[in-house]
Amino acid sequence: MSWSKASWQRIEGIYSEILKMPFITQLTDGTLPLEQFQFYVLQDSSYLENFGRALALIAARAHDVEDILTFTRFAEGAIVVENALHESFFKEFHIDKSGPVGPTSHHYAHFLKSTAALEQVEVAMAAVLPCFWIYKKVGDEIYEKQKEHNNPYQKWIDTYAGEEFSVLVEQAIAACDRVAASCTAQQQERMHHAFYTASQLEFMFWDSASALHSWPF
Ligand SMILES: Cc1ncc(CO)c(N)n1
Ligand SMILES: Cc1ncsc1CCO
Repeated sequence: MSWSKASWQRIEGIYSEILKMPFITQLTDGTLPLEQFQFYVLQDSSYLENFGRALALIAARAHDVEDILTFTRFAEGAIVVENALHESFFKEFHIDKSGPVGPTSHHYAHFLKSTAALEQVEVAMAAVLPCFWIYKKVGDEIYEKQKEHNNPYQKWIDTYAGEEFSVLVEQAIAACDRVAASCTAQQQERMHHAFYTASQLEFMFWDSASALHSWPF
């Protein structure tokens, strides 16, 4: 079995819990409270900037020149999506840019950046993979289940359910499988662990938006 298939099997439980989250079901039927979406977009703007930095670090540390190109494009894509949030969602949903970055977004960003800087590059590639793969699967799931035609969150759904994103996800999975093939069993296990941790953080990211989770002081 490929590294990616085995890794996805380990997070199957997390993924099925994600699909049941109120944030996701309400995004699907358009009933998500505006305040929660605003909170999410503000957190995601900070997340995407840091995700872009982590991807650029991985690009710089990649062994294979193809991977330098691939991860450089990913880094660019993350910043382009972040800019799009500012151009459209921030204006359309009246989001206050000066709002604080909450603890979950903060933690996820730092997990990705420290992994990208200090762990073996293959482990860093595995750590960023859930950001691609879970969003793709969730985007497709929401798109299929959707019945509401006037969903105020349609543009968000289209970002991740589209063909363009799908191509990038395939490349990210293929890169992980390729590098995993030259890793020892122990190194592959560390890749699985990073993939699992990032998947938990994906769950927590949505959960924190439902709860409008912020710092105590
Ligand atoms: C938290 C989070 N994870 C993944 C993505 C998609 O890359 C995103 N926009 N936000
Ligand atoms: C995973 C992901 N999220 C926003 S953009 C993107 C692909 C990187 O270009």
